[in-house]
Amino acid sequence: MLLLYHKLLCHKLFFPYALPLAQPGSADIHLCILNNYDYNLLNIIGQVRSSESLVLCDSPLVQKLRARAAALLGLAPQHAEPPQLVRYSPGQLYKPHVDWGHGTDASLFIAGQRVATVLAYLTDIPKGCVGGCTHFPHLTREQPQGLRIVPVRGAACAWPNVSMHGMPLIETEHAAEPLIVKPESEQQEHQKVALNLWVRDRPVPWVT
Ligand SMILES: O=C(O)CCC(=O)C(=O)O
Ligand SMILES: [Fe+2]
Repeated sequence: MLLLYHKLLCHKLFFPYALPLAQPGSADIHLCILNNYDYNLLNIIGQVRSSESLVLCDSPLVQKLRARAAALLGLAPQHAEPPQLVRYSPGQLYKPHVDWGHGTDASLFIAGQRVATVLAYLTDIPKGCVGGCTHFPHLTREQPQGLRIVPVRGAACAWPNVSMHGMPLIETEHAAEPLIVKPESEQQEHQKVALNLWVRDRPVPWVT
């Protein structure tokens, strides 16, 4: 499996557009919602994730993001789902999971599998925090604890979720480790924000 991590990937492709979504201070995401975006706030506390997420409504910005994610795979913009912002406050996490859809997922019949994930980091790990990495426990070739990607503002990683033959890849299982504030931290705001762009096998007909 090829996991692509590039500091400039996001910089060149996404960052100039996505940056306003992660302005520090004043409840940035909610500001976006109020100003421009409809939202879908999920917070399945104590289950798989405790982070907040929201799917961005269609807009010229969203169209650019989708087009650029799909273009990474040589596909038309409609193959990218509407982007999903994820936000973690201290203690929040996303337990190990895969991004590909299971057999019961009705969206598979509509747009096919999520063939690839592009995950763009819109913040660094906040000052005064540890944790918050994206952890791939099965990518263990050299490191027994798997592979950890440290979020860097402006960086992105991308990986396939299925094989060339469309078979789900279990080794893509990954988690967002909890963001932990160091006791000595004097910082007030601690947030990790990232943007998921999932690219589908077929065009995505739904809009948000
Ligand atoms: O925030 C991360 O590091 C990973 C997010 C993720 O895996 C997801 O939202 O599906
Ligand atoms: Fe994920």
